[in-house]
Amino acid sequence: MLDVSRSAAHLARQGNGHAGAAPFLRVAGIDKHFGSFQALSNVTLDVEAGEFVCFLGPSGCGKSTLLRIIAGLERQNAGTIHSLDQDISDLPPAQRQFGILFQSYALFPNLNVRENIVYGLRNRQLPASEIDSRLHELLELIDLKGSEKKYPAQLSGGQQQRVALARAIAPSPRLLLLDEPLSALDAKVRVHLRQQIRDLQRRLGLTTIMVTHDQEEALSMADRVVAMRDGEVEQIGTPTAIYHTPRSLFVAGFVGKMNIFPGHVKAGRLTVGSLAFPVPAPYDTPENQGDVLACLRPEQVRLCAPDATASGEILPAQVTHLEFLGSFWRASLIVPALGNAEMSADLSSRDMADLPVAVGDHVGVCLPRERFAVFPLAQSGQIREAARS
Ligand SMILES: Nc1ncnc2c1ncn2[C@@H]1O[C@H](COP(=O)(O)OP(=O)(O)OP(=O)(O)O)[C@@H](O)[C@H]1O
Repeated sequence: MLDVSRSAAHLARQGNGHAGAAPFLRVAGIDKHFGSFQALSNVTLDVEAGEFVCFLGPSGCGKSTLLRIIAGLERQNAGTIHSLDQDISDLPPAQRQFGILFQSYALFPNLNVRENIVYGLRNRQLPASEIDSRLHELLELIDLKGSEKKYPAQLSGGQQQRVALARAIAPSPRLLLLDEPLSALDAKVRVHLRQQIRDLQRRLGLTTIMVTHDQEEALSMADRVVAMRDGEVEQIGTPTAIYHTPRSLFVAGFVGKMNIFPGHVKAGRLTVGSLAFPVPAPYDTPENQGDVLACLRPEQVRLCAPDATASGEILPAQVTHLEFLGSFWRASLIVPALGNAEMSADLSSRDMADLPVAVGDHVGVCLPRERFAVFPLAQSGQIREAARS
């Protein structure tokens, strides 16, 4: 087995085994400016051993700068970086022993697959037999056995990126840093490689940080997502927490579509149109008082026959537009009880088979109260910001 696996398992025990033990990586209070431009402000986060963490955010929010600071390729203006108990804030990149993979494959075109992969081992003075066994193990891991004599030009983009990945992990890095490694690839290859990288990372237990601006990539790959905006950390959480309980309207809009209604909170109750119910957790905070924005994802909206509206829980609505999006349908609805606000409902093929709807149909809509996210009215500009990203 590769050293990387042994060391990661060892680190995982160190990182998770003792209560109160230092995390594998602790980034604390990082500031970075380029001239008068503040690229990062007080960025603080922990990464545990064996974790896959994604930095997610729009172009220019500082993801790559933060990754480069962690790698030691860029110097922070303030703040510290610790790995376990060691302060690595001022260590040069080579001494951090981190593997880095960038968007462009950056393979040496004049070296074959074998030479590219073992390039990172050149200073290790390893016996040829050990280099060979490591090479074959890596080729198996990236599913490119038998390709060692090929040159980069003879490989597809996805294969080249897998070779670059093998080259990055060949020297058994303590931490793998991936900067948009999939963005140069076409959509199908990207999805396939996404899974391969994740499988490989899990198998090796290799602590990994990946930068991406693609929310689907981050949500599908990460153990935890660090959502960033304008050089600051907006939220850190599991993909499900980021998606279902976003902490700001920016995060809510960046990771998926939201229906947004004007609402009002008084004495712990949220009023949206003719609906009134207790503010759902975790949004029952002191900031959510008075005028607010009440948000619900389109896939949370349920449609039913119009005669069900008599129950009071279900609101009458009319379908104004219907769009087929392959794996689901998106219906636009007008709901008089919500002040004739237009809203979207995403319907699976099964939903459509159970209750076929057409433009102009009168239907009932059910809005699950516990699924509403609530934000202060002052955040209303963030939805445009997230949509522009
Ligand atoms: N060397 C530099 N000199 C001046 N400004 C820089 C430098 N590097 C980055 N910046 C600026 O800092 C901000 C953050 O850049 P960074 O590359 O970290 O963003 P990002 O979130 O990774 O975006 P992208 O996804 O487009 O790469 C940007 O506004 C960028 O123009």
